[in-house]
Amino acid sequence: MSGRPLVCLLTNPVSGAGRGRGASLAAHRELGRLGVRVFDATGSSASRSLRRAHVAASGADAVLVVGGDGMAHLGAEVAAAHDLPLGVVPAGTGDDVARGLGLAGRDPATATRRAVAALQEGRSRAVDVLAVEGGDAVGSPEASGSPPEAAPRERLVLGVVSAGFDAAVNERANGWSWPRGRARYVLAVARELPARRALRYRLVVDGVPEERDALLVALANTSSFGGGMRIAPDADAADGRLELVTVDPLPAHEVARVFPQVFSGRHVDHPAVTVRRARSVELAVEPGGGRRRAGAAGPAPAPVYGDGERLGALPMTVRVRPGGLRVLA
Ligand SMILES: Nc1ncnc2c1ncn2[C@@H]1O[C@H](COP(=O)(O)OP(=O)(O)OP(=O)(O)O)[C@@H](O)[C@H]1O
Repeated sequence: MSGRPLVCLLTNPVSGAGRGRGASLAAHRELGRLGVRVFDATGSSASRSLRRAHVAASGADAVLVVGGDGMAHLGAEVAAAHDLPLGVVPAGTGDDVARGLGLAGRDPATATRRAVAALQEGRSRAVDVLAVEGGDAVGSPEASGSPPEAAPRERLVLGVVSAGFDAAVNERANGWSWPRGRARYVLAVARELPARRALRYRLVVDGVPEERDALLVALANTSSFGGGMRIAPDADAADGRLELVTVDPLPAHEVARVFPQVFSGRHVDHPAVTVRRARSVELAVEPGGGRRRAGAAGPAPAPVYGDGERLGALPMTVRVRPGGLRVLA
């Protein structure tokens, strides 16, 4: 690339329990030092940032995000919509997406420098993305950045889509302002454990229907979520397939015993855990299979999370889009 590149920058001051603010300053400094032109699209919320980013990206050469999985998620949507490469400066709590893409472990200045060098040298790596469609998968207007009537029918996930136990843990953890960081997730796991409940899922895996009771269903493009929980240890974001992980119903004491093994990925050896590869998965919960709300007539919707963000509720369809995004690496 000749001349000074123009980067659409999205930062998140609240990511990484506040680490994002310092990382954003470092990225800004480094971009200035390298003579990169910057359109900082950061707004006061994710949805405002997203709206501004769509405007900024139309004339940009790349999208660069500073933050955690939520920011990588936001950046992927903008980059894919404008056919731009995505750079990630990891500054989140978990940074599972960055780790899965081989971008973690760099300080913000180094990560920024690497992304700019890749852009200037025309180096980008194609990675798969999960296109999530259906149900109210459009997510909340806050999350999608669009008013409800204009909300996109599809979300792009770089990391893991999950329903069941992990989604319930996320719901619980997101309702708390304390503790911060990874401790919040771990505490939410402990709290959710006794309440865990298997749901009856209807799946269509690469066109083949099946029904199963499961504690958790995860569709993984990269290997981990929740800050290093290697739910699908062999997931590869460049193989054109997702890893479908299901966990059969288990008693609480057995979940508590197996759960720590997810950090090493050894949980996949447990007979209740099944891992297989697929290109598309339709996922729905059996009517009446969702949690019952106190005082409500019908079951509560079964929430679904992707890249640690609430995507909506089942049913939804997840398709691998091979090489659907270019990352600056
Ligand atoms: N400009 C902003 N102002 C306030 N909140 C934002 C902004 N941009 C994004 N957010 C929200 O902040 C939340 C956390 O973002 P992010 O995922 O980057 O950090 P994290 O949760 O600390 O990291 P990780 O997801 O890797 O654990 C997300 O839900 C995102 O929607």
